Amino acid sequence: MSILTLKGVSQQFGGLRAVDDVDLAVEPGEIVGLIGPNGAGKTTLVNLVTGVYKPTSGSIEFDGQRIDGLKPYQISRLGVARTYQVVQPFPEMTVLENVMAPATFAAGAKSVAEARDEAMSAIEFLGLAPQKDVLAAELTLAGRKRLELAKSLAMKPKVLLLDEVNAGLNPAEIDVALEMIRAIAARGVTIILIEHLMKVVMNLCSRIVVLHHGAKIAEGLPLEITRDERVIKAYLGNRYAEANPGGKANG
Ligand SMILES: Nc1ncnc2c1ncn2[C@@H]1O[C@H](COP(=O)(O)OP(=O)(O)OP(=O)(O)O)[C@@H](O)[C@H]1O
Repeated sequence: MSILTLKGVSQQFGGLRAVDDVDLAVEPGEIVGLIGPNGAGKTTLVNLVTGVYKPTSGSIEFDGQRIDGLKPYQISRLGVARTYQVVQPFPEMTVLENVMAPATFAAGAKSVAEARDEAMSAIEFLGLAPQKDVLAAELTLAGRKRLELAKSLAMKPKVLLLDEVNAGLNPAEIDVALEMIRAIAARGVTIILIEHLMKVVMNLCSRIVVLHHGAKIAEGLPLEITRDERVIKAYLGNRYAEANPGGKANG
């Protein structure tokens, strides 16, 4: 059974259909890439799954339960976590304190000691232990992105939506982030990855879904997607196809 199922999901903002009749089924343990041009509706889709918006139409099921219409805190307690495109730690709190907050509110730790243990386990898993007492404001961008991952892991998610966790990182930092995402998936967490860097998408994802003007225009294996004429036209462009002959249109 799919862990996450969207059926005919649309989101209208005034005259704009930001998400347009999207069907999507995500299987447990998958890493699914969600790609598309700026404004395609990727973040809005994440906001729909996490309860920031109630879809204008359609249904969303998580783990066999209808979740559209639930509040974000209810959805996160069920096991859906996310990271934000613009990371937003509490700057005057330490790394540990920042991670203890979601361990308490989303994962439902019953005591400060339990929240601390949960938070430390996420911090250690992501290699942030040496910085646990550092103020979030003092972290580099790569450190803040890692903190964002630790916060989402402390929620003990079954499904994790990663919104551009690699944006702004240098190539070495991206390689580290890739390994972390792989390690999170290896723990059995299902991942939906919004990402503009095709290197990351091609490396990590078993399946890719492409949005354009809110609608799903393609879905398939990474290599199939890079060969898809509609995807090349809407997003990848001929430059990508030419630089990656394996993914070139018409072979
Ligand atoms: N709360 C909102 N009210 C009105 N319009 C919105 C709102 N949120 C998003 N939009 C619009 O919906 C469309 C989809 O935006 P969205 O942020 O989901 O795209 P995206 O694919 O995540 O883009 P990017 O890659 O730039 O992050 C855009 O035209 C955006 O301006």
